[in-house]
Amino acid sequence: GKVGVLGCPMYHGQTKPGTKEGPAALRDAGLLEMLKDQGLDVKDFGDVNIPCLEEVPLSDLSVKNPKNIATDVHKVLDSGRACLVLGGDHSLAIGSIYGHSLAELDQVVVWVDAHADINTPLTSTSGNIHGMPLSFLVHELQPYTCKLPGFESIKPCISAKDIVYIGLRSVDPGERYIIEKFGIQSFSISEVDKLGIKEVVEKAINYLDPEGKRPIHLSFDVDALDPSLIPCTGTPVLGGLSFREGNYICEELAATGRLSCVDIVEVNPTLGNERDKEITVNAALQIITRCFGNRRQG
Ligand SMILES: N[C@](CCCC[B-](O)(O)O)(CCN1CCC(O)CC1)C(=O)O
Ligand SMILES: [Mn+2]
Ligand SMILES: [Mn+2]
Ligand SMILES: [Mn+2]
Repeated sequence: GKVGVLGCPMYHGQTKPGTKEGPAALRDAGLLEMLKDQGLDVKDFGDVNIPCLEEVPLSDLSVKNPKNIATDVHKVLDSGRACLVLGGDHSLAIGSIYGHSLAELDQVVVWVDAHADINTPLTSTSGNIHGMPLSFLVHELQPYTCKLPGFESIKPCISAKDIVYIGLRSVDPGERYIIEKFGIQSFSISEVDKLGIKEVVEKAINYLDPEGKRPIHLSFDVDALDPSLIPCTGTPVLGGLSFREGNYICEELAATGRLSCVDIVEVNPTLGNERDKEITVNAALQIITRCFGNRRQG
């Protein structure tokens, strides 16, 4: 398979700037070599240009970031490669999912996360954009939200029925209301406990794409995994997916042959000591290799 790797050192979506070190930490740990060693044709597209806060007034901030990200993701996909986006905080998904829609109109989204990330600027209690990305993208939400200055270039491009959550365990009241109102399919950690990961993944894929022909966008927030596996992330929540569950999800999505774009977000190497960083980066690298065909069975 052919993979294009895009670094996206985004940190403006939340208050801990260390997520801008995420792409470098994953590359420095040998990500590209690992992917080549499993037989992939890998091309590194470098990092998206994320202007630092001081350079641009807040209002321009987002118009540059999601647009740059969307443009770059579109370019990778149009080159005939699957796109691997290395975060950076989860606000980058505004650009990656929009960019995916420019290359493929009928994508479905698997959102693996402890959080729903679907607050609108009006329902958010933190004001952090990494808690809002889906609200900029979902058609049905537009009458209920407001456009932030600079987000004009991002158009909603997915329907509520094209999203499935796996791993939820920290959902705000406004998000719960939105999920219920628009009937967004979600498998929280309770469902993972109840059904087991095999049935969750089966149901998720069959719900999104029963005919098995639509391109899949996996937006994988590493905080979906248990904090013991990912000590270096900004919003940890106890009782997360096991390492085996995380690997299983990615193996099964890869096995569809339709995994078109993968975001790996919220790695913040500056949170924790050297050992914590090693644990976090190694777990993230393993998850990434499963997205592109490397299976535990060999
Ligand atoms: N829902 C949160 C967390 C978003 C996490 C984003 B990520 O990309 O990492 O998934 C949390 C809101 N938070 C809930 C508990 C309150 O005590 C404080 C505010 C928010 O800030 O909107
Ligand atoms: Mn195109
Ligand atoms: Mn999260
Ligand atoms: Mn997230």
